[in-house]
Amino acid sequence: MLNTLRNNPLLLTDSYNLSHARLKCNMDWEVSHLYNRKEGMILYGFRETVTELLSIQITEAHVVEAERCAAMQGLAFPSELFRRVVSECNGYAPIAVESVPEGTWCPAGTPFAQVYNTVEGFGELVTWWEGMFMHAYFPSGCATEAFHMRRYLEAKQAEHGADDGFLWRIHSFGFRGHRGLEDAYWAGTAWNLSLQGTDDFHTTHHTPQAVIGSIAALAHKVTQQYDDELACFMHAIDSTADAGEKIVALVIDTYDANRVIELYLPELGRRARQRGVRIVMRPDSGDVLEQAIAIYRVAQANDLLDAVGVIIGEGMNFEQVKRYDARLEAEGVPLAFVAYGVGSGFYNHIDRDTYGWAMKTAYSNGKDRMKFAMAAIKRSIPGRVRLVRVEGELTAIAHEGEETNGEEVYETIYKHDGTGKPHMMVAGAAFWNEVRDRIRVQNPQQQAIKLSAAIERKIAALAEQYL
Ligand SMILES: O=P(O)(O)OC[C@H]1O[C@H](OP(=O)(O)OP(=O)(O)O)[C@H](O)[C@@H]1O
Repeated sequence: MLNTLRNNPLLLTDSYNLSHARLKCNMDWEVSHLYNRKEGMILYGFRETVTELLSIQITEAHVVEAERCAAMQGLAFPSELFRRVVSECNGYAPIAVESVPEGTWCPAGTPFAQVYNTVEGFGELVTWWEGMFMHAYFPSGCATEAFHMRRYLEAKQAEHGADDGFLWRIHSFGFRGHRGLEDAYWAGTAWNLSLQGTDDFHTTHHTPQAVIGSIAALAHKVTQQYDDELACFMHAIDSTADAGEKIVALVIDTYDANRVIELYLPELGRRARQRGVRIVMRPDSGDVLEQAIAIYRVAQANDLLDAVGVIIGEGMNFEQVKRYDARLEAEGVPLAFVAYGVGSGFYNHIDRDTYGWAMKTAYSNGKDRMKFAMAAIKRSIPGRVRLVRVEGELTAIAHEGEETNGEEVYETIYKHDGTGKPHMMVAGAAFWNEVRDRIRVQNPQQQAIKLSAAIERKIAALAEQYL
């Protein structure tokens, strides 16, 4: 059940891994890389995913349960391997996990994490939790989407000479569309890394230093209580002023949005101004963009632009934001007049393929190894690497024998040498602040990872041997 999801870390793997200890011819030492093969991205959520999992101490009871579960599938569990983790390694996986600091822009093809075993004979543990590590594609995808949205807002803000209020134009309506709370946690905290307006209330708990906010807003369930819709809107303005708040959103499509725009808006705008409140009209069905433009025209004609705005929250995603903005610009509607509520359009298109996540072996059975595949995008990098930044560009170089004065990029987020407790870099609110600050200074210009001459030579030699 849900409250036992992490009870036994040995079960958090694909069933085929149960056979690999026996199918392999050597488990002495292994190195694997995790890549975003398709497109550049911001890494986020990997450290927490890894350390939450690997901080669980493996016990004999875990092994016994895993044996029983394997039998249910007609498989044998590699008990000896894990009994050695319990008896020789104090129950912690003897591996190391290195990754780029979260919040870093990773060009396509970056081995953004590298995993290797630290005690001989435990090579199979390097990839045991591959599936779990992969789950960080979702927070990373969300952080990347939010990063691009922030950059778009900043570019438009500069183009229009707008003040910082412009950065609140995109607001998260995403909470209700999630498949579960873990997704809501990742998407919500990723949103807060780059964006400010959000109705994901629970994220206040996880990102206490975030610059985020929301506003009072009508829902249909509120307007439906009133026999007179106009009276509801008037009450919303008055009660917002009485509460000492300055802004309230009015959903306008409970009955007839056109009636609200044409008949009620002038009176509402005047009351709002009188009470020191700004009303944000929320079209929510029909041609919401046309309604937004009509609201602007009515507000302009009645000299109410200081007291009225719009938020569109129906069917939004980043692409729709850009399309709507282009139309508003063509219509002469200032972009600051219209905000957007982006719901599941923020994250629904993000899957493991969006940025091309995969984990591939780089060293095993005593040699550098490489996957060539039938498609260039699926090629991996042979050998353990170091990631360095050379003249601003992220570059993979061979771990041994390559001189560099580039800045080293990997940090070791988990390492256990077999005795005592593992070294771990914790994730948490302070770490989230660091990630947010790092994202602010990322430049997404580098499209693809650079490989050093030594790595290119290894690839050429392996091609000679295997192709
Ligand atoms: O972008 P989304 O993930 O769809 O979320 C945003 C939508 O959610 C709410 O309405 P809801 O869909 O609950 O009801 P409605 O269809 O009656 O507007 C809100 O009024 C937005 O329209």
